[in-house]
Amino acid sequence: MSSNTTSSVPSVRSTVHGYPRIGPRRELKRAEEGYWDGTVTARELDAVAADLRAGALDQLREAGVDDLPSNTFSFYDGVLDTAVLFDLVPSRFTSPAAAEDRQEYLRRYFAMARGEQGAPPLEMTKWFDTNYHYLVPELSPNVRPRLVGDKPVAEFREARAAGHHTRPVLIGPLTFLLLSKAAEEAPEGWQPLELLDQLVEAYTQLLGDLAAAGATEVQLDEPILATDEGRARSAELERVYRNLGGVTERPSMLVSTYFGSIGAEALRVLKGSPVEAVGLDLVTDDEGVEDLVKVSGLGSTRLVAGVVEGRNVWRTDVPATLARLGTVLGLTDELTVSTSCSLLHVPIDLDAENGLDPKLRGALAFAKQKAEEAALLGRALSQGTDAEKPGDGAEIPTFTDTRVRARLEALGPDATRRPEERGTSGRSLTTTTIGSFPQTPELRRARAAHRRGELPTEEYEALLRKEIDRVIALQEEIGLDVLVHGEPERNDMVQYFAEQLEGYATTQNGWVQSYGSRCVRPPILYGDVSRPEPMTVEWITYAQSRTDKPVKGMLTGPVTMLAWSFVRTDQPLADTARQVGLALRDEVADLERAGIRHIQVDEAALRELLPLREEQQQAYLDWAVESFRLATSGVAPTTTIHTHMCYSEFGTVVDGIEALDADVTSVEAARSRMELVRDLGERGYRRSIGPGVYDIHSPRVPSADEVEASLRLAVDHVDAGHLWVNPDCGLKTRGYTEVEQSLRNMVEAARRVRADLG
Ligand SMILES: CN1c2c(nc(N)[nH]c2=O)NC[C@@H]1CNc1ccc(C(=O)N[C@@H](CCC(=O)N[C@@H](CCC(=O)N[C@@H](CCC(=O)O)C(=O)O)C(=O)O)C(=O)O)cc1
Ligand SMILES: N[C@@H](CCS)C(=O)O
Ligand SMILES: [Zn+2]
Repeated sequence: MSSNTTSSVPSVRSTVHGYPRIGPRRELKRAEEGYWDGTVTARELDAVAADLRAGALDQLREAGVDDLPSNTFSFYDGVLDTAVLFDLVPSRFTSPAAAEDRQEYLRRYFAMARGEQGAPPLEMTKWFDTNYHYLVPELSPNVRPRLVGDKPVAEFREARAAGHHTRPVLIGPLTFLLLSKAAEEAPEGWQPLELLDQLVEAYTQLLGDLAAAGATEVQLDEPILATDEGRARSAELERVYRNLGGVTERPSMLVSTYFGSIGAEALRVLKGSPVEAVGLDLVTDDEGVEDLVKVSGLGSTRLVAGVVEGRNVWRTDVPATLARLGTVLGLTDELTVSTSCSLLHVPIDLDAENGLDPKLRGALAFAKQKAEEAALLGRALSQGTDAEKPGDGAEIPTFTDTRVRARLEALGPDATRRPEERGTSGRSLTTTTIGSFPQTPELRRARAAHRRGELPTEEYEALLRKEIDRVIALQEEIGLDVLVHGEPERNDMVQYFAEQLEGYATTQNGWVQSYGSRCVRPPILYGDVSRPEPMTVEWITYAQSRTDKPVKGMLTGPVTMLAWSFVRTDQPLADTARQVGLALRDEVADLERAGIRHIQVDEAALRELLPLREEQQQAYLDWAVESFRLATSGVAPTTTIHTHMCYSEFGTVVDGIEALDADVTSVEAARSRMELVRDLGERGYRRSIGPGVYDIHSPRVPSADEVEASLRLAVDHVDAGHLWVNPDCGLKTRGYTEVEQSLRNMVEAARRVRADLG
């Protein structure tokens, strides 16, 4: 971009929507887990948290970002923090705000996130279409939103004491309520949105407190506006921001939206409201700029342009983005350059990675580098200088494999079709598990030692075989029907495969928060994908050699391999999914050739990757289904294909589940009271279903009676010959003691119900 174009712009600022909170070395995880097991004190935990907040602000300042966000830290999750802040605490917990000391405050806070004796935790679900989980507030007419905490104010003050004047980030009232659910005690038909006016009242008080503390700008995140549900709420949107705008002493308001465009109607509402700035995601889809044109620009409302991709790891094409921003400049009087969403979804620092191929590395940017990009773009626009940076303008390299492309082209339509008639298990209420058994600290330690070269491969593998022996023996003793090897060799169900596939790179330290203290290292899918050699056959056949019962092979499906990775953007996702499907097809064939008769291809993320807007959903389901079928349709009719999906809310993907044409589908149902089973039963679903009969996300051991009750509910809807019995997800995060007892109760419950069937 020439300096002429930009010199007329008085001031362009830079910011980011949010920053990772886990710490460069997952300090938060270690401190929290230590706190939970009693080795770290509340004071020590608070000190770690304060250091992390300070470190994040220092990094942003060093990156050259003009406007720094605060209140982006959380001990567990920002939605939970908002519920606690406004005293929206279900009656089975005691409000943290009323705690007499810090220790007690933290105990109550973590009880809501993780549960405690007699009080199951808040439900956890995916944050829009990301792999981050938030806690779902439970609301009813019995709660009254009122400001009872001061976290945003305290973190603003803390930052100021360190010399940073920050912009506190809050979840907006509309998003908060539309993401909440009605508590069980709420009357039929009651909706959380009925609390809107009361909640806005509480927000007005918070805005006043922030202003009194010296805050001059506040960010209210309203990503719900990128969904169909949010887009239908213009009237409420108008009311919320008119009311908040009426507060006399308040900071200026930035309403920030992300994960897609919000449509011209919402934009018009925001433009006409007292809101001083609007944040738009100009990366996820192309409609944002069109919407701006439709509303004839934002005029005096500042545009916070999300042009640096916040949830993928590719570096920004600076010249192309400057050109794009040049167009946007005509549509607003004041501009801030930002990320498309919070940087929570990417690893912190590319400089902490040393094992990456330099060619790939040059194409990447993590959170710190993305902050630098936002700052650079802001400076380039406001100073009118050409942005000079090594590699700028250079193409992101492509990695093409002509063999993969030729193989895909040669496939005929039969490659995604299985014969209608299949073998059946021949048993009612067949019992199984989802795949993983507990990942013990010994296993993790051994894997870490092996990775560092301190434990020879032979010894590491001997340990894995010992673990498989233990898992097989335990399952036989408990009396399960279809066994698993327990996945002890896997660090993660996506990363493990990515490490073995061509076209994928993995990181040493690229951690991203998944929920609470749990993190994942999403691999980077940068090129054409293929499988140089078998990935799981050795472990599965070893497990099969230890038992006469069938052992299920265990793979991660194409959609999940994409959803939980950072994926190339130079071709449609559908094409990338087909390549992964083909690689998995080879693995499935090898497993079958090795005598494995049950093969599970997990599609845990099928629902998660569903586009937020209905108009894009069918196209997604088409390619998702096709890639799964490509992976699984090469087998004999006598081989049983399983799939597994976690998380409820399957309503929108039920057609997709059916179209996968798996012989057995296991799903989460324990927390959603078998609703999917009822739906599938009513539709005359022809294949088998394994509704999760207990919730593995909690350490609670279910009694045989309660599992039996769930199973009786299920047999009312589905023929028992088509019903499988399993927990609702893998057991890797649990301990052996609880797993053993839970599985015993599950098998006992199946035996009782089977006996009654005659
Ligand atoms: C099913 N889920 C998954 C999602 N996404 C994935 N990519 N994978 C998933 O399984 N999304 C939805 C859900 C989210 N659920 C979970 C559940 C559990 C975790 C989890 O436990 N994460 C672990 C890290 C897992 C891992 O990568 N382990 C590695 C490395 C272990 C490690 O930290 N080693 C230490 C040394 C260990 C020692 O000395 O004791 C080190 O390297 O410093 C492994 O096992 O090898 C976590 O710790 O948070 C995530 C999502
Ligand atoms: N097979 C995996 C699926 C988790 S979603 C497991 O059991 O952990
Ligand atoms: Zn699962």
